[in-house]
Amino acid sequence: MATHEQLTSTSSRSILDPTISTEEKSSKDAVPSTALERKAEDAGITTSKLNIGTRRSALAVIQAEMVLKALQKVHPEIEYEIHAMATMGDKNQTTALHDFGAKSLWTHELEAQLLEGKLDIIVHCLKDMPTQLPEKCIIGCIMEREDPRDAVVMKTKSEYKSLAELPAGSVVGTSSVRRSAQVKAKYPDLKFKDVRGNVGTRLSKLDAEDGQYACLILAAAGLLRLDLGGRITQYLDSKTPGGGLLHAVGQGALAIEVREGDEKTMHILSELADQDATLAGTAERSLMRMLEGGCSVPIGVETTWIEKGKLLMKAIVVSLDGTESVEAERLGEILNVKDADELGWTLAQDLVEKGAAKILEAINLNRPIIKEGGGA
Ligand SMILES: NCc1[nH]cc(CCC(=O)O)c1CC(=O)O
Repeated sequence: MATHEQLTSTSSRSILDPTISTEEKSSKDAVPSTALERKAEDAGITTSKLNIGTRRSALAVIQAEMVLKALQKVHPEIEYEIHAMATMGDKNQTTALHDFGAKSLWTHELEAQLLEGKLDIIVHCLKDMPTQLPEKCIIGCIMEREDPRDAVVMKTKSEYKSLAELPAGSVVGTSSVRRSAQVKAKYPDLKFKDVRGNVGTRLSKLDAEDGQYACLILAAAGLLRLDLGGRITQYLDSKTPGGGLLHAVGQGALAIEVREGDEKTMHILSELADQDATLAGTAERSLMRMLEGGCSVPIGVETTWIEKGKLLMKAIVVSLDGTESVEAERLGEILNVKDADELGWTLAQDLVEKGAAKILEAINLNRPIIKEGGGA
């Protein structure tokens, strides 16, 4: 099996890499187009290749490798190649991200390559996917979920472990309004400051000698996949003593995007799908779709399988300053995607009836905002 190094070096020579010359692109190493492969198949040549697209961050590449390994296990006869691309979102860490239109800036370039047939699948964090995908692009599968909770990472050598221990005025690093608004409501003495960049960049900002942050709040899943689980000092959820928070829609789950109608790839992906993660993810995205009205809103969720087929779903909508919030929960019998969709939709209705509309309206008037940093 290829090592991390080999995979990464292959991906750096991808035809998708805009920095390499045309000459190089047409060399024998160039990736054959899907159309060419089909011709090969028609001719009875059994080469079959699956091109995997991902963003270029360390976490994104590790995630693509996880998918590659899972695919290799079920289809060892297929050849796989990872193509890691810098997206608009990666290139614009500082500009006003909202000018590009919410989440799609992390996915647009990859989707263009998918539709052209240069990629067959794109590996995403479900959390970073817009609720409305571009035409002809669909989610092919949602894989087994990693821990969906948020986690606290203290500055190295800190004497503290939890948010409750931090002295008044300590600065918590997060660019997510969902996180800061929920935490602010429970720990009014803490301060919040934006922190941008990939997980690695954020951690180095945290640990810098002259750094201003006491801790960061990050998704546990990303840290665990990067083998940085050891840095987690506290997990946050609805049951955290002193007050935790509800995680982002889709957090912790990987989703694979495919071209609509690409039955061959869909068939391959069906073996990677996880039923529980698919249904919980569907319910969470249905709730978000109902509430966002085209805008990014701080919504937290928590979905727990109480027993097989019984999903408990909690949700919160918070005002930007954390002073107002509306919470609701529902237990649903969820046996299929339709049930999951309905649970999310109904819980969204509950939130609106409890007054979420007022918070959402204020946020819509206050546009633009960014929901999550997106910088996995
Ligand atoms: N905001 C970016 C992002 N998108 C997905 C993850 C984590 C991995 C996941 O949710 O699957 C992260 C990092 C973070 O929020 O700490």
